[in-house]
Amino acid sequence: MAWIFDEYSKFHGHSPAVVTGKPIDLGGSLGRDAATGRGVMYATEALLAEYGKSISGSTFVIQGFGNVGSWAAQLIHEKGGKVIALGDVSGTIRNKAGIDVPALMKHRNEGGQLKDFHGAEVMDASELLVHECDVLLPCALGGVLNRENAPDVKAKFIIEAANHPTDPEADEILTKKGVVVLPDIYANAGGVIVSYFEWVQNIQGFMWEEEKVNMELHKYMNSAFQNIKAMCKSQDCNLRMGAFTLGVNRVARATILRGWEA
Ligand SMILES: NC(=O)C1=CN([C@@H]2O[C@H](COP(=O)(O)OP(=O)(O)OC[C@H]3O[C@@H](n4cnc5c(N)ncnc54)[C@H](OP(=O)(O)O)[C@@H]3O)[C@@H](O)[C@H]2O)C=CC1
Ligand SMILES: O=C(O)CCC(=O)C(=O)O
Repeated sequence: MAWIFDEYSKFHGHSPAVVTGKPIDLGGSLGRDAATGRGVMYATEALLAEYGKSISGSTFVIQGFGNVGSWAAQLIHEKGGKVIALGDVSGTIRNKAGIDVPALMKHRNEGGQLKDFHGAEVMDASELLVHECDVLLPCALGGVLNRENAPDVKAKFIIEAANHPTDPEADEILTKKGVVVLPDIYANAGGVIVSYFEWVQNIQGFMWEEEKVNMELHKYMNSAFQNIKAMCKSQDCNLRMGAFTLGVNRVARATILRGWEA
């Protein structure tokens, strides 16, 4: 991103707003690194509150411990959530009493692999997505929930932190089972929201403090959830359909307002 910004600026003058995801020293936004995981945490909080539950006291299973998964795990742990199983390519681990996420981060940052972490036992990777838990967070790949494993999912809530982790067949199976799926289009939007904040800061020529970035992100995630919820209520549909309907309606409304007829 730094190179793209630099090349573009050579031809058009200093243009930091031309691309987002830049290093902080070149006009990137504070809070962008954690933004997707933080947005996932805010989305989870909003969804659970709807069901009279909270992160604290709930159990979580997380697939993927990269940017999204590791930030989501840390922030959920900070909020009192119990991460009971977690996996990446190097291994899959579990601890019924809750994994000490800061200790696991330290282990990983020192070059250790998940399977060698002393605070948990190694488990079979194929059991991760169907492990007993309140909330399942796929934070790795698309298509991991499919017709093969969806019937065995035990989570009550799935937060789609990765892009399209649930394929359409699995979506149908999970809905029939009563599993609540929070769609990726909303759940993992924290990254693109803070990229938007980066653009806003660049065109303002003013850098926000991280606290402001996080506070604005919280506001956006909460109000988006309320809007999706209202759409689901008025259309009697699930969260994925509610989120899509909201998005498509906004584009349609803007198109008509600009003078284009449907
Ligand atoms: N980063 C962002 O801002 C955003 C990301 N997303 C989506 O979130 C998902 C994750 O992105 P991000 O965290 O940035 O990516 P990273 O590359 O940082 O992390 C991916 C993680 O998934 C793990 N992984 C890969 N394959 C498997 C597998 N077969 N089983 C278990 N774990 C696996 C990787 O393990 P290992 O480290 O061992 O390779 C790694 O821990 C993607 O779908 C991405 O599109 C969506 C919105 C924004
Ligand atoms: O950084 C961004 O602007 C968006 C990132 C994102 O949505 C993704 O990686 O899927």
